[in-house]
Amino acid sequence: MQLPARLQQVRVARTAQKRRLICQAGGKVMLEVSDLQAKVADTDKAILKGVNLTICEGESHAIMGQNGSGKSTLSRVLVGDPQYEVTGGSARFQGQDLFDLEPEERARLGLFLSFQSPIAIPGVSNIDFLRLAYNSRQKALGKPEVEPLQFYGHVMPKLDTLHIDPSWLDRSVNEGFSGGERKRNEVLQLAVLEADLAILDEIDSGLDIDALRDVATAVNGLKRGNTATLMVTHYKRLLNYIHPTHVHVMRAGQIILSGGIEVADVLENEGYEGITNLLKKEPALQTT
Ligand SMILES: Nc1ncnc2c1ncn2[C@@H]1O[C@H](COP(=O)(O)OP(=O)(O)OP(=O)(O)O)[C@@H](O)[C@H]1O
Repeated sequence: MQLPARLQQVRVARTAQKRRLICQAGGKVMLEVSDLQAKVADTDKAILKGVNLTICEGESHAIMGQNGSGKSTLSRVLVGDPQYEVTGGSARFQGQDLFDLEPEERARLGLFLSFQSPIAIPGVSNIDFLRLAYNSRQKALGKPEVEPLQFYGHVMPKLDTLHIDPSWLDRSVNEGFSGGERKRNEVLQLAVLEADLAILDEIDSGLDIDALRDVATAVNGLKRGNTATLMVTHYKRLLNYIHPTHVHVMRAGQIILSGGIEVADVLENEGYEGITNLLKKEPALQTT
């Protein structure tokens, strides 16, 4: 039964209020997603069917879920991918209504998404691309833009951490890069931009063991008390490096279970059937 609109709002506000209490003492809510619904633009295909998620400063969240459960769609809707249309619910980031902002405004506000399949930009060098993005964020923060030489000083230590050869800076963005190199390049972008909330969509896919360790080390090195991470992953191995404070399971466009690393352990040992069995035994654990 459809609830009257007013009642619906109250319910959303109440659940949001309840979740806010989860924040560590003193910690600020960074992202608050309430009953988010979204469909593929210009179609009737609904994908997100009421997602609730609260991320506080200093937290690392992992979202796991079977193929097609809506994890990437959630990431893309948050950054404003025009492929999708928001049909209900809300999302606030750093106190602002996310859906009132253009994608580039969301980025300037400190939201970063590393794509599952990063695209190439022929003709634009990595260093120019990085400096442009960096200066755009500097401007938004009311800080001075940096000159090329000064920017080298900012980017060089990041290359070191990621074990990236400086020659990458002169190459066109991702052109001719292998899948794993593209992922590393994405984390370089993240490191340079120093985003507040990094959404990492399957950052571990296609990485060899050393690259996974480098990427995870770099992500861990970026953590500050007032930043947060949202990782989409299929495997616990990433979580062995980037320790999550929260692990969520997504099914059919909703987050159905939230907990700590033990949720990833159930998945690793028993698969999604283990989650279904757990929720059958303990229905109260189900979040939606
Ligand atoms: N632009 C689109 N047009 C049509 N269907 C789409 C579109 N984007 C997503 N979908 C469908 O929505 C569902 C959720 O897709 P999504 O990519 O969010 O899943 P996922 O949980 O990230 O999956 P995976 O683990 O395989 O990456 C899938 O059935 C997918 O085919």
